[in-house]
Amino acid sequence: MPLIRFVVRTDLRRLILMLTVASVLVTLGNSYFAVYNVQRQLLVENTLEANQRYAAKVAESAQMMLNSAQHTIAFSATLLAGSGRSEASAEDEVFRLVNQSELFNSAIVVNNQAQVVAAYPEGTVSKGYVLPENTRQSFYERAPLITNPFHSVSGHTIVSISHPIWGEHGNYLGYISGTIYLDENGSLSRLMREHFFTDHTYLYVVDEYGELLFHIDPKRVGENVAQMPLVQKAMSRTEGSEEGRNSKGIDMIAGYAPVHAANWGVVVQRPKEQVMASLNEQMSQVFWRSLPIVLLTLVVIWFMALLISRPLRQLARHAENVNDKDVQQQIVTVRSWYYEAAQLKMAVLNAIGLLNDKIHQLDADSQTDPLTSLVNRRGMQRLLDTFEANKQPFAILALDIDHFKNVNDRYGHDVGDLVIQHLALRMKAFLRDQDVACRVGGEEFLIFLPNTSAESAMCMAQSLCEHIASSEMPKVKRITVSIGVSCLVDHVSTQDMDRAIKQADTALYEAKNAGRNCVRSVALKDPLSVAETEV
Ligand SMILES: Nc1nc2c(ncn2[C@@H]2O[C@H](COP(=O)(O)OP(=O)(O)OP(=O)(O)O)[C@@H](O)[C@H]2O)c(=O)[nH]1
Repeated sequence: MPLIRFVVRTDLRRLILMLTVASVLVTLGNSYFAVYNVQRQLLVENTLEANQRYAAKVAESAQMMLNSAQHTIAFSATLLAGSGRSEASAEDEVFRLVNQSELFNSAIVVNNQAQVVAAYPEGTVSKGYVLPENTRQSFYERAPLITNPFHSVSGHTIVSISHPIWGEHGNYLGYISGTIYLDENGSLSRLMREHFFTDHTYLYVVDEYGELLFHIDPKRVGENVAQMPLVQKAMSRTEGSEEGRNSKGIDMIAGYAPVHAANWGVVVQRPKEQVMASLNEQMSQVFWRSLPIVLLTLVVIWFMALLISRPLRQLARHAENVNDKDVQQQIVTVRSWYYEAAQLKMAVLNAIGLLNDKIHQLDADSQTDPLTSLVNRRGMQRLLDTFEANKQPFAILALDIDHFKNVNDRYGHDVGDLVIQHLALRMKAFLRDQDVACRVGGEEFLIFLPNTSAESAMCMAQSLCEHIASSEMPKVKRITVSIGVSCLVDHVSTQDMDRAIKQADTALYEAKNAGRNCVRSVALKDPLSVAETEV
C-alpha cells in the first residue's frame, strides 16, 4: 500500500504534486477523449458520405450499362421487324448481339408462339425450343423489359433484357432478348468487380425483391436478404447512407443508391471495426508523439512543486525545533521567494522573538525578588554557578536590619515593606556595577563583590553600614544594619562557596552579638578568626 502511505503521510509538496498531476492527467485524458470522439464522428461521417457517393457512382455505371443493353436490344428488334422475320436475319442478329459487345452472355429470338427462332450460343436452348411457362415473362409482357433474376434452363442465374418485335401492321411477332449471367462471367459482375475496393469495403446489388444480383462471394448470388434493414433502404429507390448490421451481425457503415432502370439497389459498405482501427492507430500515434511533452510537463510540475513547497517545508521543520538555540538564524536563511512564504517567515520570526522575550522575562522574574527587584535565592544560585564555572574570586557581605521586628510592630507591615524597598535602593546606589545584592530572607541580604579582597570588602561593608545608618528612611527616619564579611580568594567550588556564605552568616551573628550596627569578618582560611570592626 505505498500509495495509501504516500497519501496519508502527505505534505504540501505531495498535495501540489498530486493535484497538478491529477489535473494534467484529467485534462490530457479529456483532450484525448474529445479528440477521439470528434475524429470518430468525422471518420464515420466521411465514410458514410464516401460510401454513398461510391454507391451512386456504381449505380450510375450499372444504369448506363443497362441503358446501353436496352438500346442495343431495341435496335436489334427494329432490325428484325424490318427484315420480315427471316430466320437467317435472326441468327445473324443473336450472333452479332453476343459478339459485338461483352454485354450479353447469350441472345435468343422468340416468335409469337413462344418458340425459339434463333439462339446464340446454342446449348440447352436451341432453335425450335418452346419456352416453358416460368420463363415467358418477356413473351407475355410485350414491352421492353429487364426481368427479375431467374434460373435459366441452362442452369445459370440470369437477367434477361428483352424488346418486343412488332410487324408492319402492329402485329406481335415475338421478341428478342439478351441475357446477362449473374455469375463471374457476366458483364454486371465484371462491372461491379472493377469497383471492388481493397480496404475491406465491398458492394452488393439487390433487385426490387431483395435478391442478391451481385456479391463478392459468388455463392451468395440469388440469396434473398430483403429482411435486412439496410437492404430495405436500398430497395426503396432512394439514395442515402447509414450505420447498420450485415447478415453476420457485423456493424457496417453503408451507402446505397438505386439503379432506376431495373429497380435495383447498390449497397457499398465497410466494417465499422475497420474504420475504427485506423482511428485507433491515429490515436496511438497522437499518444506516443505527445508522451515526451507530457513527461517533460510532469518533471517540470515535480520541480515546481519542490520549489513552491520548499520555503514552507523549511519553515515548518524549523518551527518543530523552535527550542534550538540557532533556530532564528536558520529561519533567516530560508529563501521565501513568494508573498505567503515571506509573510509566514516574518510571522514565525516575530513569534519566536516574542517567545524568547517572554521566556527571558519569565526567567528574569523567576530570579528577581518582587518587593525589591534584587536577585532572589534562585538568581543567587545561578550567580554562584557562574562564579564557580569561571573560578571567580569574590567577597560576601551578609546584611541584616537591626530590630526590624520593632519597625513592623510600631509602624505596621506596610511601612516595614517600604523600609526594605528603600534599603534595597540605597544598597544598589552604593554598590559598584559588578556587585550583586540578593534578598535571601525577610530582612536579610547577601552582597557578592567579585574580585574583591578581604580588606576592600571590609572597607566597603564599613562604608555601607555607615551609609545606611545615616540615610533617612520613610516613617522610621533611621535604621541600622549589621554586616558579616567573608572572602573566597581561590579554590572556588560549591563547598568553598557554601562555607564562605556560612562564614559571612557567622560573622553577621557576631556583629549582632556585638551590639548591632557594626561589621564583623571571618577569614575563609581560618573560620575562627573573626576580625572585629565596630562603627
Ligand atoms: N514588613 C516585613 N516584615 C518582614 C518581612 N520578612 C520578615 N519580616 C519581619 O522581620 C522580623 C524579623 O525579626 P527577627 O528575626 O526577630 O529579628 P529583628 O527583630 O530584626 O532583630 P535582630 O535581627 O536580632 O536585630 C519579623 O518580625 C518578621 O515578621 C517582610 O517581607 N516585610
